[in-house]
Amino acid sequence: MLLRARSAALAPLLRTLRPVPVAAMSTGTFVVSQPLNYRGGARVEPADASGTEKAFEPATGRVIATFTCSGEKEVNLAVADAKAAFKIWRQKSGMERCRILLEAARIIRERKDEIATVETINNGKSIFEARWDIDTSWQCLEYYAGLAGSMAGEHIQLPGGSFGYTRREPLGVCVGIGAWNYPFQIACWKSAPALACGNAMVFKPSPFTPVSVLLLAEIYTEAGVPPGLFNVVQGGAATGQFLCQHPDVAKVSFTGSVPTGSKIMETAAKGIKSVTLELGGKSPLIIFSDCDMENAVKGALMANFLTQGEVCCNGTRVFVQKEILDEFTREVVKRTEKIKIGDPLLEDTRMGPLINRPHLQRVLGFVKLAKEQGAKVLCGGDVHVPEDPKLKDGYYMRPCVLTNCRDDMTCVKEEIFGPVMSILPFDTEAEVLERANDTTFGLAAGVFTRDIQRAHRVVAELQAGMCFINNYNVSPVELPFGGYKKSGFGRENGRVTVEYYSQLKTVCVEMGDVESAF
Ligand SMILES: NC(=O)c1ccc[n+]([C@@H]2O[C@H](COP(=O)([O-])OP(=O)(O)OC[C@H]3O[C@@H](n4cnc5c(N)ncnc54)[C@H](O)[C@@H]3O)[C@@H](O)[C@H]2O)c1
Ligand SMILES: NCCCC=O
Repeated sequence: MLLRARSAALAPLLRTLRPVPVAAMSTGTFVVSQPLNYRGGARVEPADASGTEKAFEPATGRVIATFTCSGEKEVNLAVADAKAAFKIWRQKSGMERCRILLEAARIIRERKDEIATVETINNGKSIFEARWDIDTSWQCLEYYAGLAGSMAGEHIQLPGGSFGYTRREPLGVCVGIGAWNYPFQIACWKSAPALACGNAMVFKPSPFTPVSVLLLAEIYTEAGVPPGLFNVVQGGAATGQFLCQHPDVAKVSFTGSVPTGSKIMETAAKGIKSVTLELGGKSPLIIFSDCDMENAVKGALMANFLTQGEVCCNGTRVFVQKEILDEFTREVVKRTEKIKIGDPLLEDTRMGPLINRPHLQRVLGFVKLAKEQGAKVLCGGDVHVPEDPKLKDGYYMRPCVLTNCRDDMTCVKEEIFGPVMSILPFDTEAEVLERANDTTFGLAAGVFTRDIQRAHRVVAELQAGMCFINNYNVSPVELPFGGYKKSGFGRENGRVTVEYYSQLKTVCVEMGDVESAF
């Protein structure tokens, strides 16, 4: 297993197979020296290269890993290994797969702090929040372990004693391609249903966050999955394309941006591969004047500032009914200003650095443009320099609340993927529904109201795959998650996801003689 991070004093640990104690991991010290590809049940250096990448610690701007992006040869080896492991895994009963997934869930739970720490170091989100991510990760494994034993087809009676039945069968080798905002969680949300259904998976994380998925690969091996069943290849677009075009890959499950999703769909179409696309969003959050103000304010912060605002389903267009606009805005600003920004490994930090410098500059650029287009910055929207000198090269900004916004402004139309909330006043339910749906995205939406009839009436009209009533950005793994419109299709989590990782075989059984037309 693991993370051999560390300072020179801990260098010997790098060469052992023991996990580094969490207490020994602090901001500014972690380095990864082991290979970051995983194939055949072990870490390996890739057989060939399509370039090299560096991974950073956003809190300090330090390089924590330099790694080789996998070329076509390595991708072929990973897929071949997965194909071989699939032959073993598909023969196992659902209950056998269940036991192994439960064991993997148990190990993740046991190592939660260590995994969360690695996630925080490589992604920048606060350790407080990273622990939530790891909870939704092991819960996902538990959930699909529970379903594995009950996957079944149907028995259908036909005339004359003949009958038919259906078998739910795995697809084969599935590819998972992940974004950088929830590296470990995304890998679990894809691999747990894939493996539960009897598939193998080759996973490619974002080159910005290559580290934590290795822990998952090692945990699967420790829990008893056959070597090769879950492999990791590292790299960017080129490696991703080798995976998507591979003839032995049956399915691609992708999480990332709309433009990349479109390319992946195009490549997969050439091979008639099934695709799940979990893409971006620009979701509306509607606050009616009869809401519980305290909950609505908390909900708006949850909808905008988790993981530094780098969350696909964020409710960044906050529509507030005019009667409560001033009070709501005042409360939101007051609480936003209190968010503790800084070293993400400290227990009381609630906002860490953004993922990298170019992304920080991009988000700040959105704020600048918003001002030019007439928005007013009520708080934040500028660079934050923490007092701790070791954090001076990190990518911090203060969370931003914008008012005076119009629906045609760039900050209201485009996904910013940073801590920037736009507040938009509205008068009536009909008006706000029209405006909320006026977007090419359709990932999520939220409504705060005490009127339960209105809440259900409004969500029934919202064009979004994931709707929240009187809360926002909670992620129970029992509930399907995914988008409408350009936010993608297919679902993760929930029972329905079994359908995205399996196929149905129909068997028609004749009990009499063949009635021939010839
Ligand atoms: N809907 C969801 O569940 C969800 C979750 C997280 C993030 N996102 C979205 O992800 C985006 C941010 O993530 P990102 O910047 O990593 O996205 P991205 O599209 O740049 O990259 C995502 C992944 O695709 C890979 N990739 C890039 N080009 C590729 C290609 N041509 N073929 C195959 N793979 C390729 C990248 O290396 C990375 O692993 C945002 O738009 C966000 O909303 C969506
Ligand atoms: N917790 C789920 C968030 C996924 C989107 O970025």
